[in-house]
Amino acid sequence: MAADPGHLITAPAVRVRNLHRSFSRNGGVLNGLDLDIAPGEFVALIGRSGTGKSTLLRALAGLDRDVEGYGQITVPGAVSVVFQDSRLLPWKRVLPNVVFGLRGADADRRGRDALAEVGLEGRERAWPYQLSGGEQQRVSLARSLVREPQLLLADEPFGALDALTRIRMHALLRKLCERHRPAVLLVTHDVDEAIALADRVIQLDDGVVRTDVRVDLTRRSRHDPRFAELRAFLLDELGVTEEDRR
Ligand SMILES: Nc1ncnc2c1ncn2[C@@H]1O[C@H](COP(=O)(O)OP(=O)(O)OP(=O)(O)O)[C@@H](O)[C@H]1O
Repeated sequence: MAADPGHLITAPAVRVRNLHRSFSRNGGVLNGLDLDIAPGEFVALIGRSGTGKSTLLRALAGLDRDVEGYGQITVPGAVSVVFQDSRLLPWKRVLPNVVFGLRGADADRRGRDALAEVGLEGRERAWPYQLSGGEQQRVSLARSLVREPQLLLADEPFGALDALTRIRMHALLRKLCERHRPAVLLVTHDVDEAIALADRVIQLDDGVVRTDVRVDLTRRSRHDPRFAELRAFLLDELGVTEEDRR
């Protein structure tokens, strides 16, 4: 069948309808959740602890088989996932980790290119234990991007990094996303990180999307006055009091 270009332009990278998920001990974790993410759109997902952010991500990644039959999830393209820990195979060097499972004669070349893109040229033969936490996350990003995903899922990928490394990783992730244009769903606890990176921030509460705001900064900078407004609004939505913020 010939591809319908109109369809390809408008089809979302993710469509979730009426998604439910519960675990026996806790009532419903996801309670009829709806979500669309457009191709190339960067969405940050925030919400109090235990509101189902990771549960949603696992469902979208196809890692939760039991979620089937509880709603509709449509993810038409390839999906890559980045976790808080890099999950590199310790018995493989960096390049084989990046291209693990990849087919094709040019896999190694693509892996090398991906490593160069994340600033790790020359480290192809290093072992994971020889890399810093930030470098390991760079490898993890390279491993994701080399698969050219239409959807990149990231579950607090910078949560274990120090503040300075985080800022560097933010810049790197933005650059990579601008170049490769995957749709992104990034789980984060850090409202500033959400605003600094995303086109849209959604907040999960009671297993549904409670807040959905566009990050309408005129320039992507913490000095944009809109940054502070969005920050105050989102912290309010999360129930963080004025006193807590001091
Ligand atoms: N496999 C599982 N078995 C039983 N309960 C689970 C399972 N996975 C998640 N849960 C429960 O579902 C709820 C939501 O968990 P989830 O990890 O999705 O929350 P979260 O919003 O990502 O939290 P956090 O911000 O703390 O990482 C929690 O109460 C958790 O205990």
